[in-house]
Amino acid sequence: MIEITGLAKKFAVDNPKKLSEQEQKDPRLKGKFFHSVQDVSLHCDSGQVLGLLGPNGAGKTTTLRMLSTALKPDAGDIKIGGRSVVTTPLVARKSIGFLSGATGLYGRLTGRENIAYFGQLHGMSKAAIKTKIEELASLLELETFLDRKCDNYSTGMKQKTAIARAVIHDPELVVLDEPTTGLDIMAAQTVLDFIKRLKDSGIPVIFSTHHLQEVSELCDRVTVISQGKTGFDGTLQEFEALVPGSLNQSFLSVVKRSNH
Ligand SMILES: Nc1ncnc2c1ncn2[C@@H]1O[C@H](COP(=O)(O)OP(=O)(O)OP(=O)(O)O)[C@@H](O)[C@H]1O
Repeated sequence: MIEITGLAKKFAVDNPKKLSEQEQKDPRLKGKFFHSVQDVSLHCDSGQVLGLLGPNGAGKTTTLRMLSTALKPDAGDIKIGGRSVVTTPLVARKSIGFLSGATGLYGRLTGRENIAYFGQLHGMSKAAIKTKIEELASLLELETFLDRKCDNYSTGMKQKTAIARAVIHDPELVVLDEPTTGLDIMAAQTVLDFIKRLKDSGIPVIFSTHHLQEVSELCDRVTVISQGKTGFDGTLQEFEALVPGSLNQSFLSVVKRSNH
C-alpha cells in the first residue's frame, strides 16, 4: 500500500521573467518561489494500477520524483507498506522501481550492460542478473537489440530498456513517468502489457500519462493533479461517473472545477 498525504514542493525562481508566460500567470508563483506541488494526496493498494493525470505543468513529474526519493518534499509524507519514504529514503529507494522522463542510458554500453549495471548497484548476483534479464527481455521484447550499443536505439528500444533497468531488482512498487510517450502503437502496447503483468503479480504501479485510453484499459484508480493540487482521487468507476460516456469530459470537469 502506498499512501501520499499533503505533499508539497516549491522551487526558487531566480528570475521570474525567464518563466514561460503561462508560469508567470500561474497562481503557484508566489514571490521568489514557484510552488509546483502544493497539496497532493493519493493512495494505491497492492495489485492496483493508478493513473496520474493532469495538464502540462500540473506537477505530475515533481510528485513522481518525490515518490521515487529523487526529490525531498517540503511538506507531507509518502508511505510504502507503512514505512516513510521521506524519513528513510535509502531504504525506500531499494523497494521502488522508477522510470523517469529522461531515459539516461549509457550510449556506449549495450542494453544488457545498462540493465546489468543497475542490478549490480542493487547488490544482485551475476547469476540473478542474467536470469532476470532473460525474463525481462522476453516480456519487453528486447531480444533483437539487447546486445547492441544503446547509442543507436530508437525511442521505443530506449524506453523498453529503461523500463527493464528500472525493475531489474524486483521492486515492491513501480513508478513510471509517461512510459508510453513517443512510442509507436506496438511498443506502447508492449509496455501496457508489461504493466498489466506487474499488476497481476500483485505489484502496485503508479504511472503518469496524457492518454485516457490507457487509463480506461489499465487503471483501478485515477488521480488528477491540477495546479499542484489533487483535484480528483478515486476509482476508475468514480472517475468515469463524473461525466458518463467521456473520460475526456471527466478529466476536463475536474481541471475546470479545480481552477476556480
Ligand atoms: N527544478 C525546478 N525548478 C523550477 N521549476 C520547476 C522545477 N521542476 C519543475 N518546475 C516547474 O513546476 C511545474 C510542474 O512541473 P512538472 O514537470 O512536475 O509538471 P508535469 O505535470 O509533469 O507536466 P508535463 O505534463 O508537461 O510533463 C512546471 O511549471 C515546471 O516548470
